[in-house]
Amino acid sequence: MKMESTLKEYFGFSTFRPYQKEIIEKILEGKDSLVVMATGSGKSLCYQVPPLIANKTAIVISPLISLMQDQVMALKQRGIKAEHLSTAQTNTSAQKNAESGQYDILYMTPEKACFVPNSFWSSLLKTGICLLAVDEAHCISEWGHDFRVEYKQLYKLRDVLKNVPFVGLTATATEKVRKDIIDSLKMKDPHIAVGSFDRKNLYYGVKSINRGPSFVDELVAQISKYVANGGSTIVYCTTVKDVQEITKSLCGAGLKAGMYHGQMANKAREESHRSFIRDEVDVMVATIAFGMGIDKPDIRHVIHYGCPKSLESYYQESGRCGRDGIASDCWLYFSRGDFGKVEFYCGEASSAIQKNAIRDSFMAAQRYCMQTTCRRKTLLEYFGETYASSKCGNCDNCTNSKEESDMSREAFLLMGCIQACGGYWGLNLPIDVLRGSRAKKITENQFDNLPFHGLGKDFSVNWWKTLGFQLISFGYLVETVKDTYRTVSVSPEGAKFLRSCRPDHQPPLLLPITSESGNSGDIKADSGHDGLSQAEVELYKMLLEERMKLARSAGTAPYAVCGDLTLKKIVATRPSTKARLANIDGVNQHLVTTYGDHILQSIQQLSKQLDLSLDGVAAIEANNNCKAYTTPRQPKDLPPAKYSAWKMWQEDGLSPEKIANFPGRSAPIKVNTVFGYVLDAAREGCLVDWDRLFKEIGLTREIVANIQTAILKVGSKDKLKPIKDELPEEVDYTHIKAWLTMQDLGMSSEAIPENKTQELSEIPVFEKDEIVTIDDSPRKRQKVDVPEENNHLLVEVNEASILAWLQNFEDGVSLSDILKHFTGSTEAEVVDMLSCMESDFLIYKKNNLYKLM
Ligand SMILES: Nc1ncnc2c1ncn2[C@@H]1O[C@H](COP(=O)(O)OP(=O)(O)OP(=O)(O)O)[C@@H](O)[C@H]1O
Repeated sequence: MKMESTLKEYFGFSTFRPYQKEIIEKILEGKDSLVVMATGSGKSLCYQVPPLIANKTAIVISPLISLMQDQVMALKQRGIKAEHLSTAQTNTSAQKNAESGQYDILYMTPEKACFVPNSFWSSLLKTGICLLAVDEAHCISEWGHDFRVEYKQLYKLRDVLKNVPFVGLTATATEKVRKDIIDSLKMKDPHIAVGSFDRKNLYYGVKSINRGPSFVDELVAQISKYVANGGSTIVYCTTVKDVQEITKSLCGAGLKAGMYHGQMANKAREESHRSFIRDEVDVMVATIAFGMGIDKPDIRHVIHYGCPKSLESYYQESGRCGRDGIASDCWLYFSRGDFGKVEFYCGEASSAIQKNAIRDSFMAAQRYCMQTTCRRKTLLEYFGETYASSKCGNCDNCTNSKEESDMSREAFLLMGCIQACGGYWGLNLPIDVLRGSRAKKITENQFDNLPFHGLGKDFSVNWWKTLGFQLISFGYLVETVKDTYRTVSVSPEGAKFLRSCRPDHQPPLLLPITSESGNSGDIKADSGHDGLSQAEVELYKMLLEERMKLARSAGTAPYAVCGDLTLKKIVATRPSTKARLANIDGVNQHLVTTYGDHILQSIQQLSKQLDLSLDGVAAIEANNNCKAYTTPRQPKDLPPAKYSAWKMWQEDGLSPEKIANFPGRSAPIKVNTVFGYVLDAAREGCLVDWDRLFKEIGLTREIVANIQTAILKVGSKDKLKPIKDELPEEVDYTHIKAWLTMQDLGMSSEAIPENKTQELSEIPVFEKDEIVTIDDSPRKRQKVDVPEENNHLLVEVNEASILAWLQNFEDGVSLSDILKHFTGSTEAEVVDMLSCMESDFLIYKKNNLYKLM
């Protein structure tokens, strides 16, 4: 639980990616680990989360200063205390601060880590080091493709940092290299995690070209389109001359392009790198010197102009694309002349064996250029991974087929929807209806009540448009242009097809498969803004501008403020409150507190301009954790604070603790107050998930029976205190209020699920006096008549139950007393929960007693 909440708080993500959680757990257990996972798979998170949980510093060894600087910049934008120590560090107190444990994450070059005095380590060890990570760990091995002699010295740290777990991380490591890393770092029985090398979001394409001005013009035109869609592009050239020429052509066409190659002075290269990272240039034209130090997640296109020298380097360079998981593409343009360079590359070899190795690698790259079968399969199998299918559906050879496919169901949906909408709109509106939009135009015309509404969510807007154009060209739909308006309606041919369809059966309708309509791949190449309507794309572009402004004023990179995928999810959902913003996958707490107001204001203003409703249906499918929202009106008599708490609880699914401590509040409120608000909202007619409420407040039929008895005794339910005084202290005001609300709404206690044996642990216990005795506790206990079977019920620990229980003990409670009470949970679970609550500032510990904040 702590791991997930840390992930959300600092990184904004709701779930871990494969391997991440298990690696983090092993590190927290103190185990050495070797992590071999593809570029962009999320290795960094494995060493960034433990320090936030363990409250100790993580040391990260990284080969390049620019890489460290970029990572520190991005971490600071997440509210994480990070710094780097290297020759480039201008902050003279950084080392002193580091030594006293002031950073969560401290980056160091290998040289710095090896030559810093032992006193530095011993001071830092006193405050706590939770791990030492060696990033790009393949640099340790002479068998690796990027051996660095300084990495070989890192073993020396093992003696200094005896009980600190060492973690090696790399994206490329053969068996031999892995063994080298383990031996070299003197790892003890390490946990080894090897992930797949498949970069599913990358589209691979290859084109044979004739070098010359006409190709360069074509390339410039292509890149102009990319730039118009947002995101960055890298063009890798094989020579410095090509770099200069392509850059000149791009700049000549008015594009913002920078260049990077080995013949440039260091300062000019650094400046070039910086402006690319900060989106001051959209395109970087470079030789492979522009390499390992690129940590930019939103590179949408990597183009190779010329055949690369090996398949290994092609995988690495193209792998810089789409690290944020958004569909991105890698194009390789080669000319036959490139193949003659083999002897040139072999000239770098110092032995015949090396010469052969270089020749083999180059031949593999050549074969990749020429092949007509699945490129992904070739790439993965080259690195020893089995790819079961013969077609990935996301490379040019898999998508450029001229086969036909039966599109009867999809054609039925689109044509049926066009007809149901009246046949006097363009293609966009019926497509939005199919995709479940609740835009104003749709709800005003009540198209959201059509049976087609939401049935086409599985395909992107572009996908449906391509099908629409095909149906127009095959005569099933007709397009009419009047003045500047285009409308699309069903033709007599289309109507005939529709008449022969039933909702559960349509006659076959074969259409040629295009790269868009091919439905074998989840992520389509070149899809740009998959899943967003035209107006949403506009909004996205406007928000990109806003993000740029925010980044400029904060002196950071736009991607560090908020990633592209997160921004797309924000655009698709258009949240109106901070709670809804916070609930979007990828939005972290720092973003909400620092930029939340600005973002919400921009969304509100720009959406109005574009006629987009707020709190709409999230239509982004990639990593989709967004929820579809309904937006009932706020009841007249319900104050905004109560309405917003209800919305967070009922619609956004936030926990009561999160709502109580929501960063947007001037001061936290009590968890029970949150429940009170939800109950007030229920009285005003707002929908409430009662089952969830019963569970969270621990309301059982037995408690209700007790409350009913107490009400009878008091003779009135106007005042809660006399009722409460008649009840055991485990029954709190929230229980009473909930039952009274239920009664007023005409609900009976039967609405509460019956206690079943397996659910007993969820039911708060009514203990007899003699069962719980808190040393020297002044509290007065009342004797209650409890049905016999309840005496053996186990109390399970959760935030709400601890909070409610601790309210009884002003002077605090010891751990052993807490364990005595929460008999339904293990000691580890209780301790874990207490430490989570301590770090969430809900409780604190003094003189070994836990108390409420
Ligand atoms: N659990 C997660 N959910 C969603 N996105 C994630 C998650 N973990 C990481 N990411 C995102 O994936 C992208 C790549 O992550 P990261 O930089 O850690 O990759 P990496 O494996 O270290 O790549 P490289 O080998 O290039 O350094 C980042 O944009 C990161 O925010």
